[in-house]
Amino acid sequence: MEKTLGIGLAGFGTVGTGVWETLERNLELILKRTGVEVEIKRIAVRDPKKARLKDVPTEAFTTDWLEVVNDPDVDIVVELIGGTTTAFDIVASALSAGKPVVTGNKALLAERGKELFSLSLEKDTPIHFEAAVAGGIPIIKTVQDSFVGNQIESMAGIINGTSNYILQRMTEAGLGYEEALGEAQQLGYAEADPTLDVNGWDAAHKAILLATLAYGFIIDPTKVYVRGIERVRSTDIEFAKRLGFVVKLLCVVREHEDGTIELRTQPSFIPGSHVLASVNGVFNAVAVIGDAAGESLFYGRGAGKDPTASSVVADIVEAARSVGEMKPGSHRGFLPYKDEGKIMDIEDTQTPYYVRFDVTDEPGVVAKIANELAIAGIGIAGTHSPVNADDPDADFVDMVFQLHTCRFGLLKDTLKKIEALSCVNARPVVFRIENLT
Ligand SMILES: NC(=O)C1=CN([C@@H]2O[C@H](COP(=O)(O)OP(=O)(O)OC[C@H]3O[C@@H](n4cnc5c(N)ncnc54)[C@H](OP(=O)(O)O)[C@@H]3O)[C@@H](O)[C@H]2O)C=CC1
Ligand SMILES: N[C@@H](CC=O)C(=O)O
Ligand code: NA
Repeated sequence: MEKTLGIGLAGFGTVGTGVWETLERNLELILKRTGVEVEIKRIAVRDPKKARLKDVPTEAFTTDWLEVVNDPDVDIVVELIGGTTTAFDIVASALSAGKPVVTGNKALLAERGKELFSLSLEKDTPIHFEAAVAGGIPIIKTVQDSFVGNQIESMAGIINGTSNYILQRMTEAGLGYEEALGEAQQLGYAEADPTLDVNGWDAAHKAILLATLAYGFIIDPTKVYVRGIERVRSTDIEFAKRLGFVVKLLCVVREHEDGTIELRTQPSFIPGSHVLASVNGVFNAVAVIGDAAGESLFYGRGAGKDPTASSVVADIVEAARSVGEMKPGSHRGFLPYKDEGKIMDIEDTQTPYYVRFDVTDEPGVVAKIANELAIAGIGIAGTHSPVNADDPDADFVDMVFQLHTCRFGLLKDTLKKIEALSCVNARPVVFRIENLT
């Protein structure tokens, strides 16, 4: 590499700081391994008064991201501010200026990827986004490059570190939900808006990107089924354990024979014996089944400063390798290759289920619920009254039904009827029971 390439960072929070530190530590090693030499030239932040790393020269900072993108010394723009508005402008401006982009922003690419990938194609300038899915696990490179000779049959993943961390702390340390979330924020795992972590959307954004990589078309997020961990209670976690399962926020991506793609994110019961069951805390894992490779599992830290920086730095090196060498149509970033594809209607998906009902403690409740299920033709694998069943003073109890495989649409319609029963006090809580291979 003839010249040192200039890096412009937009964002110097958890991940941006990690990128600075990782480059400082390993720059020599990267140079020896790849011949690539980079230097961070400008950094955009929001609050100029915040205390920063001492060794970063103050003149590198600006509050105007345009100064970063337009700086003639900046060859590669790294977007690490998050969100889908200013981040969009930064990425679009960089691409328009012919500067390769590195980003960890899954929300941006899942929500506005159509515009950005089309600009990437038009400007023949790549967007690299390894950090956007599963933090430090090189899953983007795997699906995009290493599995290029495979038809991807399915991917099942635990890909939100924050919710996985919360579930574990609730299970093992008996922490309340808010306390566990506070810890995840403290550790730098959570999004600036942690709602996205707990309502399933952060994981869903990542699953959308994985599906786009695997099947080649841009996915409309409104077509994707997403549920988070907000309604998971320790009752469910304990109950899953009794039945030989663990509760995880699971993303499932699967191609069906008719070419439709099943794509969903929800809290699920997965068999305790499956390898994904032991993925705990901030760790993520993605099980990929390719027609040639068979099943492979990718495991590692899904969030946090250093693991995420690891992926950003790898992308910076990848981007640096292409600067100055690009010919039209030759960039090595991802581009969608199909105009359209079909996401399977969630109502047509089928699994067994665990459903928890909050019911009034009165005779005949089980029979009334069972009757509605029987009318719908939904088989019952078991019924249980897991908590406060022994409390003689309790007016309300949790009643759990394990159900055999049926269409989700049928279950939904039937649950609406059950919810209307006077003995049922709240919207039933549904977990998929995943038959993972
Ligand atoms: N944290 C993690 O584990 C992971 C995060 N990511 C993604 O990486 C991105 C960054 O996350 P993270 O580092 O945690 O976020 P932080 O909230 O820690 O940092 C955000 C940074 O962006 C700066 N910023 C925000 N808005 C602007 C603006 N309008 N102009 C200039 N600077 C701005 C902030 O400035 P200031 O410092 O002044 O507040 C801060 O430095 C997000 O897209 C996130 O989804 C991906 C994988 C893992
Ligand atoms: N908030 C995210 C960060 C990484 O993408 C998570 O918790 O997984
Ligand atoms: Na990754």
